Amino acid sequence: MTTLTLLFHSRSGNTYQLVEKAAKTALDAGAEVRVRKVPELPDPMILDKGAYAELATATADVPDAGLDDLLWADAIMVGTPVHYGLPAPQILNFIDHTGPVAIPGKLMNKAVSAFASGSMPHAGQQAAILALHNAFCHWGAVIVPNGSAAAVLHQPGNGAPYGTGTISRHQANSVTEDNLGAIEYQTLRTLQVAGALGRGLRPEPGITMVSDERLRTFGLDI
Ligand SMILES: Cc1cc2nc3c(=O)[nH]c(=O)nc-3n(C[C@H](O)[C@H](O)[C@H](O)COP(=O)(O)O)c2cc1C
Repeated sequence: MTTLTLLFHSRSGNTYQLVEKAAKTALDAGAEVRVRKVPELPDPMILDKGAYAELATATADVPDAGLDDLLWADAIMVGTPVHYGLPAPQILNFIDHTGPVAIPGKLMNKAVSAFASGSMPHAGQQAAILALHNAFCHWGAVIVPNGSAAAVLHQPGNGAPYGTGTISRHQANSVTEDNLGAIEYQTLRTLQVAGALGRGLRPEPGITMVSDERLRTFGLDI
């Protein structure tokens, strides 16, 4: 069974709506799923205090993310609001603390994918996703983008090949059906690649495989 960790930060619910759809999609597909929020930072900049409080109540039972949630997963999907064209600082703070698992190579070959919610069109969703891809390169993980082939990506609210992005126009919980279709596709594709990596990394006749022993000669603890 493929394991998926959904890691997110959200303050007015849009990113969390994508997470909920991804979780349902993955469970329906037979995956095992952990939904995890990254820890909050002191003195967060909150625009919509009502929505923030509502989401805090709705996600009170969602555990905080830990490094074990990354180790456990075959696939990791990261969702973030856009902050000045970047991922939210809560997400970046969590990534900053992944050194103990990233540096020894324990996140290598995991299938990883990113999605984002911003308030306006062309205002940084793709930049935030690509910024997360930078970190995924440091993890040695395998980035799964959406590409542009699926019909759902050609719906009016979609289109980015990098990952699902929503336009909230500062409205809480305002994710469209188009965007829910895109995250559904993104989740299935991430699980597909994670499954292929799990199968493909096992030695099979006729396929040239690089053994863990050979990679350990580079000082990796895998
Ligand atoms: C500090 C801060 C900076 C933001 N910067 C951007 C931005 O650069 N581009 C954008 O489209 N939205 C920006 N926003 C708006 C949020 O990204 C947007 O409301 C998003 O839908 C929130 O997602 P959430 O509902 O999951 O919290 C910013 C919000 C805050 C609080």
